[in-house]
Amino acid sequence: MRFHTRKWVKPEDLNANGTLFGGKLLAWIDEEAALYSIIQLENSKVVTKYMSEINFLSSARQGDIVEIGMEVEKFGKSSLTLNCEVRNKMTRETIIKVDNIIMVNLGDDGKPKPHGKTEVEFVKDRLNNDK
Ligand SMILES: CCCCCCCCCCCCCCCC(=O)SCCNC(=O)CCNC(=O)[C@H](O)C(C)(C)COP(=O)(O)OP(=O)(O)OC[C@H]1O[C@@H](n2cnc3c(N)ncnc32)[C@H](O)[C@@H]1OP(=O)(O)O
Repeated sequence: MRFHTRKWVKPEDLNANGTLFGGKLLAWIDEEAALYSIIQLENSKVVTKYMSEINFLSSARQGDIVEIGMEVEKFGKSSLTLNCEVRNKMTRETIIKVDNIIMVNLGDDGKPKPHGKTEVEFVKDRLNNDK
């Protein structure tokens, strides 16, 4: 799994308990999943269809740095299934794991559209192929 994104836990990210608000973390995960999918599928029209069970294993406090990892579980026809893990860089603990985030590639009509992708692509390889 690749951990592309780091977030710094700020006062506005906390719940009344003084720890990272779960809804904030889910928003970060959703955005990361969308950006990952947009880049992989080369289409900016991608939506979140489904997220599996969510299990908060540990938390983070103000000033902690968390990192968000994504990996592809499966390329479908119009869908992309991702797995996500978020870790606390300070405590080295896993905060949350989400297996099966289903993202769907859409056409201009807003309906599922086949993306034609079957494997993870890296930007550097795309650039080399363009030469
Ligand atoms: C490069 C420059 C970029 C610039 C730009 C940047 C913009 C960067 C901004 C970030 C952007 C943020 C974006 C955040 C992401 C949202 O927050 S998106 C908002 C929340 N999501 C929604 O509103 C989606 C609402 N749902 C829908 O519109 C419809 O359900 C959908 C998604 C079009 C799907 O319609 P449907 O009739 O269910 O479609 P259906 O053909 O049955 O299924 C499609 C695929 O999903 C699968 N599927 C459907 N349901 C399930 C399920 N429950 N479980 C598993 N798989 C399922 C199907 O198996 C199928 O897969 P394939 O076999 O084709 O691979």
